[in-house]
This record gives sequence, structure tokens and C-alpha cells, in this order.
Amino acid sequence: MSQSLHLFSPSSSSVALPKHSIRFTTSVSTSNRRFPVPVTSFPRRCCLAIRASASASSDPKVLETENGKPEVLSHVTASPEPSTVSSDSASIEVDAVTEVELKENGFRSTRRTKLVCTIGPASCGFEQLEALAVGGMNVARINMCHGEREWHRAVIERVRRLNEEKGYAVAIMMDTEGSEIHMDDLGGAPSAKAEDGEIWTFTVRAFGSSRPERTINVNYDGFAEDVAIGDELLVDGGMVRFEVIEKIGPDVKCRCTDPGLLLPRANLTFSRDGSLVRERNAMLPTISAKDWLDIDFGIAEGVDFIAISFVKSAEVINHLKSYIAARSRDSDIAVIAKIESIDSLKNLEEIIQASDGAMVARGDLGAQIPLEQVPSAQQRIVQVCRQLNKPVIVASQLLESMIEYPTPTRAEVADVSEAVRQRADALMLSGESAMGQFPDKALTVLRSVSVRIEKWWREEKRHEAMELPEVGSSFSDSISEEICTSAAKMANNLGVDALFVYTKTGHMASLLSRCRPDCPIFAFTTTTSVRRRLNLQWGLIPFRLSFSDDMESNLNKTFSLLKARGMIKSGDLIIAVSDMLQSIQVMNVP
Ligand SMILES: Nc1ncnc2c1ncn2[C@@H]1O[C@H](COP(=O)(O)OP(=O)(O)O)[C@@H](O)[C@H]1O
Ligand SMILES: C=C(OP(=O)(O)O)C(=O)O
Ligand SMILES: [K+]
Ligand SMILES: [Mg+2]
Repeated sequence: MSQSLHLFSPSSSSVALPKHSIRFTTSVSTSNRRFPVPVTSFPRRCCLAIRASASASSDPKVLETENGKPEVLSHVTASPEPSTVSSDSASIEVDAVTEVELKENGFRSTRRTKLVCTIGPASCGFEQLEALAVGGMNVARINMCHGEREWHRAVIERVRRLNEEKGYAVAIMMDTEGSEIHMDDLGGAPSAKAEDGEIWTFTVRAFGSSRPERTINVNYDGFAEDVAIGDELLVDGGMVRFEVIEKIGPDVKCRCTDPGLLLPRANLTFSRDGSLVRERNAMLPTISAKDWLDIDFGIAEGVDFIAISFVKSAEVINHLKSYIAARSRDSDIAVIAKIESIDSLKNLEEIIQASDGAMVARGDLGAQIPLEQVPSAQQRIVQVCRQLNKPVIVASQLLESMIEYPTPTRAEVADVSEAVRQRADALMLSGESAMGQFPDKALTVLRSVSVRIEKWWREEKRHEAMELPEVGSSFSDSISEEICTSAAKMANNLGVDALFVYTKTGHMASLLSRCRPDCPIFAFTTTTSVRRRLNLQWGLIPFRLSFSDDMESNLNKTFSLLKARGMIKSGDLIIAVSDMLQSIQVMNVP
């Protein structure tokens, strides 16, 4: 057993590894209860038990797979493939794209940064969705600001069908519209051009088919009342600008001062004497009556995430979370706070603490704070999320030019790189995938830049020393955190191939992800919904697997299933943790 001690030494990763797998389990006896403790902090009375474990003995022939893409699973000959996803206790489910990636590139170079694609007219068809899934889309986002509910229902149905029939695990995120002021849909026109000096009318008056030229409907009844002559009207945070020159009843006449393209339902803000007019925002609810109906729709459809636009305080998040809990007992929908207003920045910590994740919604944020403050706000939001252990998405204009062009600008690539370097959990495409000409190409750019920057980061060994404060409130939470922190550190020092985590709720997986270790994290969870939700978190490769409280048998079962699928091989070094048995196990795949 003396060779096991080598495993504590960082240099041992290059040493020939022992034939038997080694397991470290530390436990301390307190009266007749056993409190497992992390290996890094041995109380004086603790005993260190090191023993060799038996090699996996389960028969690989019991393997069943979901119906994956033929070329992906062609090597699996052990059993016929069922036509639907199997929830059999002897099966393991991982999405088809990850499986290919693991086999082609090995563990180390799998992508850690997750990708979210907004679905719109350019990406809503079954084949288009499939192309995005193949390209690495982890989460499909639908924005209730646009389109009818029936359109969104059809998209959700297609994504679900794609998952079931083709073996993907794409999660669904639904964004609420929020009480923002925006233009109408331009009567169905894709865009309208506003030229310098032109006079346009913004109005709450409803027109049928006979809308006068250069007239835009506004969705907020109080619009004419709220604006004042001389105000500056910003479309999409300043992509196009107007000056208010006259008010005639419900009509507001404006002169274009910065020409540009008006897009359907573009957001409107106005500023007076150089600062944003915000009084009105305080009056409007974060979740409007229409949003509540959309939320009911999302709950009924079983979406995985609901992202709330223009969050102002933690209160609304708590309100929504208790509503969801009362409405959907079995499906736990995660609530994401979109940070896109001054108020959300003011109450950032408490909002993120209350939420299950956050989005740096730079589009509207850039209309609310000076543009030059957006990068530091992004960094702060990413950092707070990491500290509070919540996934964070960096969104908007990452590859804006790719709406029209097949290659990104160098500046866009640098922006994406910066978000990856900050180790955000996920990057998001908006118009690029919803209505652009090159959704797949844009996704490819996100994917390749992510993989390259992650690799660079690891090669440079620039482990950032971010202080990660304790997030849990109970003693048992503290144990889990200590275990994950230690396991991630050991994984880096020993150069292991993968971390394995067996987790029912996903919490232990998120604690490992938070440490941003060098190796990928295989997260085994029992339910499909938790598995889909883990899709948003950095470095996690979620698997669905039914497992017991017996870690030895769980490991054996996992090894044999993964080996049969060609996803791991004998000799790979792994570290396993679980939320059933509070221990860290270091072992070679038998
Ligand atoms: N469901 C949809 N139907 C039609 N167009 C959509 C849809 N979703 C998104 N889009 C288009 O993609 C653009 C970018 O999407 P997104 O960032 O979600 O919205 P916005 O820019 O309005 O905040 C939108 O401006 C809109 O033109
Ligand atoms: C992501 C954002 O929200 P939406 O696309 O709904 O405006 C944003 O404002 O950046
Ligand atoms: K919106
Ligand atoms: Mg927004």
C-alpha cells in the first residue's frame, strides 16, 4: 500500500500508477456517529483508511443506450439500441455531442464554457435546431418578447423531440418580456431605416393595416405623458437616436439625430439633460400581467430555466420562486436574474443570492449605464456569481457582426475571449442565432474560441487565486464545500483525467464547477431535469444514471458503462466525490 502515498505528491502524476485503484476515505468518530471530513483537514482523532478496491465487475453487456446518432454509437454492439431514451437502472445517458467530443478529443480538451442560443426565425426549424445541437448548443433560449405562445410551444416541442430521438440534452430557457418600453413589430417588416433629420411619429394610437409612413407604435400607454419636448429617445440603447420635438395627443413627433436600422420590438429608453429618465421604471412591475401568463406557460411546458428581465430587487425573485414551488412540485425550474438595469446593479448581491443564476444582459445594461462602465459591471457580476456559487451567462452582441457576415470582427473574438477568461459559465447568442444569416457559424466561433482560450489558460497555469467564501449555512454544507474544494485542488495537483461527482440535487456538482478545476467534471445525477439544468454550469458533463448509496457499486457500474461506450479506459485516473458518502476517492479506472 505504500505506493498509495505517492498520490499525495504533485510529482506523482508522472509516476507509473498502481495497478489497483486507491481509495482514500477519512472519517472521524464522535460517540457513535461518523462525520466524514475532507482529507486536507485531519482532526487529531481521525483515522486514514487506505484500501485497494476491487475492479469493476458488472457485465458491460447490460449496457443500454438512448437512440443516438448512428456514427456516434456505432461502436456499441453489446445490446440493440432502444428507440426511446431508456430510464432503465442499467443505463447511462449523456448527450450525443459530448460523447463524440470525449472520444475524439479526450477528457482534457472538452469545452468547459457552456453555450446558449436564442431561437428565432433563423433557427426554429427541426433541422436548424439539430444543427445547433450538433454545434454544441447546451441551452435553447426563447424570448417571450417576440412571437406568439404557439410559436414558442412548437420550438419547445422540437427541442424535446430532438433530445428524445437523437440523444441530445438541450435545456430550455424562457425569458420574460418584462415591463420595458418597446416598439411594435413594424407591421411584420424585418426592419425600417431611419435617416438623419427625418421626422418620425411614436404613438400609442392603434392602427389597423393602414399605418401611416414613419409611424411606430409604442407598447406603453403612458408614453406620450411621460416624455417631454427636448428629451432624447434611444432605440436599442442608442443604435438609433431621436429628439422629441412635439407632442400632439397620443402622438410624439421626433427628429432622427443618429440614423440607423429600427428592428421589430426594439427597446426604447429616454434621457433628459443627459441622464436616463428612470422614474417610470420604478412604477412598472418587474413581472407584468402578460409575464405571469408566460410564466404559467413555461411551467406547463416544463422549461428548465426562467430568466426574468429587468429585475430590480431580490423580492421579485423570491416571489417567483415560491410561485413556481407551489405550482410545480416535481419539476424544479431554475430562476435566472437578468442584470440589465441600474437597480439590479445596486442590489446585485441580494438579487444573485436569491436567484439560481444570473445573466449579464449587456444590451439593455448598456442603455442604462454609460457604455464604458459595462465591462467592469460584467466583471463584477461574473465574480459575485462565482462567489455565491450561481451560474452566470454573458450575453448580447458577442458576435453582433455575424448577424450579417460569416466571420466575426477581431474585436468580437477578443470580447468572447475575455468572457471565457473571466470563466463565466456560459456565453449567449441573441440575434446571431435568432435572426442572423449564420447561426451555425456564430456558434462554431463561440465553441472554438472557448476551447482555445480555456486551453491557453490551463497551459499558462494561471490558476487564479479567487477567494471563494463559504456559501452554505449548515455544518453538512461546510463539509461538502471543503470536500469539493479539496478534491478540485487534488485533481489539479495530481493531474487527474476527470472528477466524478454523484449528486441527486446537483449541488455537489456546482461546488466542484465553482472551483474551475483543470479537468472536466463528470456529474452523475438521477433525474433528467437536474441533468438538463447542470448543462448551464462551467465544466460539468452531466450524465443521467440511477445509483444507490453504495459508492463502490456506483463506481463499478459507472466504469463498466462508460468503458463499454468507449468514454473512459483502464488506467484513467479519477477522483470521485458524492453527496451520499462524504469522502474523496482517488483511483485508476480498473
Ligand atoms: N421568437 C422570435 N420571433 C421573431 N424574432 C425573434 C424571436 N426571437 C428573437 N427574435 C429576433 O432576434 C433579435 C434578438 O433577440 P433577443 O436578443 O432575444 O431580443 P431583443 O434584441 O429584442 O432583446 C430580436 O431583436 C428579434 O429581431
Ligand atoms: C439579453 C438581454 O435581454 P433581451 O435580449 O431580452 O433584451 C439584453 O438586454 O442584453
Ligand atoms: K426583452
Ligand atoms: Mg434586455
